[in-house]
Amino acid sequence: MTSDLQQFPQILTVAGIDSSGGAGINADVATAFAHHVYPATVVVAVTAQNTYGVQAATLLDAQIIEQQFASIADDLAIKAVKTGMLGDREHVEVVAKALANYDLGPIIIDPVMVAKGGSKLLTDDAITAVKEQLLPLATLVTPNLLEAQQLTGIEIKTPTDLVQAAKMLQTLGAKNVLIKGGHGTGDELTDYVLLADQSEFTLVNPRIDTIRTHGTGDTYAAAIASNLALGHDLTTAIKLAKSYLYATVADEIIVGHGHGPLNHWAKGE
Ligand SMILES: Nc1ncnc2c1ncn2[C@@H]1O[C@H](COP(=O)(O)OP(=O)(O)OP(=O)(O)O)[C@@H](O)[C@H]1O
Ligand SMILES: Cc1ncc(COP(=O)(O)O)c(N)n1
Repeated sequence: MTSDLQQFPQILTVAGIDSSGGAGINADVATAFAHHVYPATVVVAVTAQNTYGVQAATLLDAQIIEQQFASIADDLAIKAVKTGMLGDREHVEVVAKALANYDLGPIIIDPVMVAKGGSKLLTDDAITAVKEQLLPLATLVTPNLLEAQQLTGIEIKTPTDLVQAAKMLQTLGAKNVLIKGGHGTGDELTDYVLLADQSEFTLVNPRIDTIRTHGTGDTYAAAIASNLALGHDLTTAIKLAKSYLYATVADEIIVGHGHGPLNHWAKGE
């Protein structure tokens, strides 16, 4: 038996595979490697997609998803877990049950609903399951503005609405909340963070003039999970993740013809 002290930092991503390599599990694995963290994966969905959009998606059977969790829990020493595309109500329920069953460290829920190209990655009837079964397990939930609106029913137009939505997400059970501002308007993008102790902070960055933002949400959450696995506290993990993400968008690479992937070889400040 290898002692826990000798284990290399490991995270688990529970999400969908992106055939074009830019989002989902592919982005999470690239992000973990860039952080010198080892990524394990529970595949929930396989997608046929490229930088133009999602052409097809298949959800795997519940049984093989449960078996992937069991195999990983039997052997690896996962220090943080993140979820991404879960597809539908049944799969949200299967994943919530597994997350409650195994000790995988802090749980980051990225409530992925719609891809950059507009395709739905979560059915409408799954939103209640996300609220009732996943949010109560969340160490951190990382919705974008549209997802925060869907989960809370609050239309976010002002900074006060944003704070209200974050508080509502805590009422629904998430301990800490990060509402991402990538879908905001204007030259500056603002992410809002409300921590469990009710302290708050914002992360503001200039909008980079690019369409190559495929996988930004996945990369952000995977970088936070990686930083937690490395031993950083949550605030530091979020701030380091944001600066990693910014570098991957700023130093663009050309892959595909639409919403291209991020540059995981980018060097930050
Ligand atoms: N053009 C951009 N320039 C700089 N930062 C960006 C840009 N687009 C997105 N980001 C950053 O990426 C992060 C994720 O933003 P967004 O709100 O788009 O999340 P998301 O919709 O979950 O992402 P995804 O669509 O990949 O799932 C935010 O911190 C946002 O500021
Ligand atoms: C398998 C999978 N997971 C998540 C996303 C969201 O990423 P984006 O909003 O950048 O398209 C995606 N497109 N595909």
